[in-house]
Amino acid sequence: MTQDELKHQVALAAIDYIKTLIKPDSIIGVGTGSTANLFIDELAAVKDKFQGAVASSDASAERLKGHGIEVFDLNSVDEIVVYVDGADEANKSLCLIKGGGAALTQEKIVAQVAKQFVCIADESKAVEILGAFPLPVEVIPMARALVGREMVKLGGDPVWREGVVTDNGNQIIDVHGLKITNPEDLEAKINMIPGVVTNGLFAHRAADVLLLSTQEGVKTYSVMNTVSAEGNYF
Ligand SMILES: O=C[C@H](O)[C@H](O)[C@H](O)COP(=O)(O)O
Repeated sequence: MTQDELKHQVALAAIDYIKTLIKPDSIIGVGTGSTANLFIDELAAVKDKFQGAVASSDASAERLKGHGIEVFDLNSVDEIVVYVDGADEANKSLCLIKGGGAALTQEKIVAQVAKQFVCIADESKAVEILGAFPLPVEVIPMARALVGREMVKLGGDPVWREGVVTDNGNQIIDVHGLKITNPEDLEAKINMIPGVVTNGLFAHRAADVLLLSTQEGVKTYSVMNTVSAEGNYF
């Protein structure tokens, strides 16, 4: 299977997974990126089984609306039954790096509200140690140089994602060269720097479930059970 086929396979698996959770009045959290897009397209087929969605980006909101799915403002929603989103990397504790598409801040907000966070990814995203994928950090524009210098102190090599403006009007720094052995600690340290909106480590709010698309099918990992019935991928 190609990577696109793997992504499609996991999007379908996510639909099967959420079917057991949703009710006619449910609001679903929907992520951003190429895997999330395939999930949105498949979600259209079951749109009569839930009330609507909260999106983690303008792009996802537009795609949802294009399928006739109602998009709610997060502030008007009491509960999100499940949040489904992709990732750039996932480790066996289901800590993630996200933000390759610059949507990390809104993704983290929606994930925090959701009762359950289901990460959907193809097998190329599973890693022993996070950090081969450059860690995105969303910064207030005037703080970009300051945050860059602080990233160097933390052992990283910051690169400004020039030309990219987030949905929140901010900028992105991609931090290369980090070998992230303690994601919780690094997530907190980076978020303490003035001018950082948030960073792409999802460790304090890791995924609850990882649906990992492999050539042998979709494997299900949860925090309680990183060794799935089908075998240990990590
Ligand atoms: O900002 C973007 C998100 O964190 C994406 O979920 C992440 O980059 C994975 O995207 P894709 O499914 O396209 O690999």
